[in-house]
Amino acid sequence: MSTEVLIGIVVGVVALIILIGVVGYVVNRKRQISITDKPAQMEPTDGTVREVDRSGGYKAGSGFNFSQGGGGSATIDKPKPEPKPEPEPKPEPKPEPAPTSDPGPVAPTPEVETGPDVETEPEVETGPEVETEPKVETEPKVEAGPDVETGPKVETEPTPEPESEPDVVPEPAVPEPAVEQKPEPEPQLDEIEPTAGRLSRLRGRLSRSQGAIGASVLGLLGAGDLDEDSWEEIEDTLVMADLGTAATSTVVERLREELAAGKVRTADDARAALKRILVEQLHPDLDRSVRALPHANGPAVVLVVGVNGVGKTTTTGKLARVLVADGRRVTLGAADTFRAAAADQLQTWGERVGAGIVRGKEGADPASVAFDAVSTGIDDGVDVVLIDTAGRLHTKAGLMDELGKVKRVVEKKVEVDEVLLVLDATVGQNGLMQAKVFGEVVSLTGVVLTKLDGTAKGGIVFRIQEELGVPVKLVGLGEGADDLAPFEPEAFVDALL
Ligand SMILES: Nc1nc2c(ncn2[C@@H]2O[C@H](COP(=O)(O)OP(=O)(O)OP(=O)(O)O)[C@@H](O)[C@H]2O)c(=O)[nH]1
Repeated sequence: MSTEVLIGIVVGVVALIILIGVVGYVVNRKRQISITDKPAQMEPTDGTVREVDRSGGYKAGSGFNFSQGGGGSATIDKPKPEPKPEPEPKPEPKPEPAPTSDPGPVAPTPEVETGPDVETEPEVETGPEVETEPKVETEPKVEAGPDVETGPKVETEPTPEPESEPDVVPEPAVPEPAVEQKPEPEPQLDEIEPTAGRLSRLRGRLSRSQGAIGASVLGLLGAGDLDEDSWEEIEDTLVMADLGTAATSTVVERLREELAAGKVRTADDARAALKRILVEQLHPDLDRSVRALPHANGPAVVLVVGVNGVGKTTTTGKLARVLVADGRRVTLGAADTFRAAAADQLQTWGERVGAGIVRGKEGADPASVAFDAVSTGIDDGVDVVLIDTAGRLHTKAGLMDELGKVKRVVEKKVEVDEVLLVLDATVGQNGLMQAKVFGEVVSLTGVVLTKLDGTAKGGIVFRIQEELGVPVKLVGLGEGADDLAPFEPEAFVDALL
């Protein structure tokens, strides 16, 4: 009995082992088949999905995610990611973590953020070749920043600091000390000159342009009957003053009409006609208000951009003064981290009027400094945050991309109300080239034309507006702290004539 039972048990166990082995083999095979089947099912779905399959590999993953981020224009892109859930089982095991663990989890973030990015990217396409690469790099950083609020690179900086453990407190170390210095300089606050009527008060600063445009043209017009040589001379004068050919032709044509109609008989008539025509050319109806008033839920943000040495920092400081004089609380963001002196310079401007400043370490990521400045401005409840950016060659795609990043990062936090391009009036045609390139990277809302006091080419104002369609909002008329004036077409033309 017991032997038979024992034999029966042994046989049963052996049979069971064989059965398990067979089942295991079959299951294992099925697994292998199912893996190959999934891609096979994905492929037929549509061409795009094929790429999803490849995303198991390095290229497809970044490619697929890229097209989603780049084409962020909403609904069309969102349906694409939905098929992802199917392949998910694959990525989970290993594929995704291996190449880039970020893309997986970060994927949803870019989708939301891509909205703004998409708009800027096409614009930035100016330097198609290399640009795509920097974008890939910047976007992940940007995305990580705002979420955790550590910002793009600020993250990395704060991290090492705590590691050094003991001493100084980590992150806010950079911005806060600067802001804390407010109390001391307060007693030395400057007295700011009245902001009203500045352009009229500073009209003398336009004397060089006045001589080149007003005096010359009026002299010719007042000479009586004008022959073709005289008209040509008027034309040359206006072109020399940088009005540009289009504005010059219009002005000369209109003057001819007025004279032919017998409307100009005296020197005063000539002056009045010229003034009227020039003012028309300056599009007096354009909105030239600087969007620097706070919103219900936060400060206004003004970004100041331009190439090296045009007067960005000076203009930012001058603008802060004007705002403070208008009763506004201002925070300055020293996002020019390439030149330490620029941050010092801006800090001095701030201290003179009691404006706080947020600055980063030299060489820090400008976008993170800008982001911190806006965050601080919000926390402090200020009315406006003015961000001074580093001068950059408009011909350097990488630097320009970085500027685009500054704007995008700030926009994670709050809307950028104004992007002011600072142009040096003395550089003429090159200024227009700069403006066009900057406009492609960060859509400009206004131009500040500096150093008009040092040039006879004030006619550049006409040309900038004509060719860019962006209004000149402010003009720099000297190195003095209050030598910034709002641009008013009538007062400007008055100063020229
Ligand atoms: N005459 C005159 N000089 C000006 C005006 N605005 C700025 N400047 C001078 O231009 C020089 C450069 O000014 P910054 O403000 O340092 O120029 P920036 O664009 O910030 O320069 P980077 O930081 O190197 O990019 C300074 O000497 C200013 O005093 C102006 O309207 N008229």
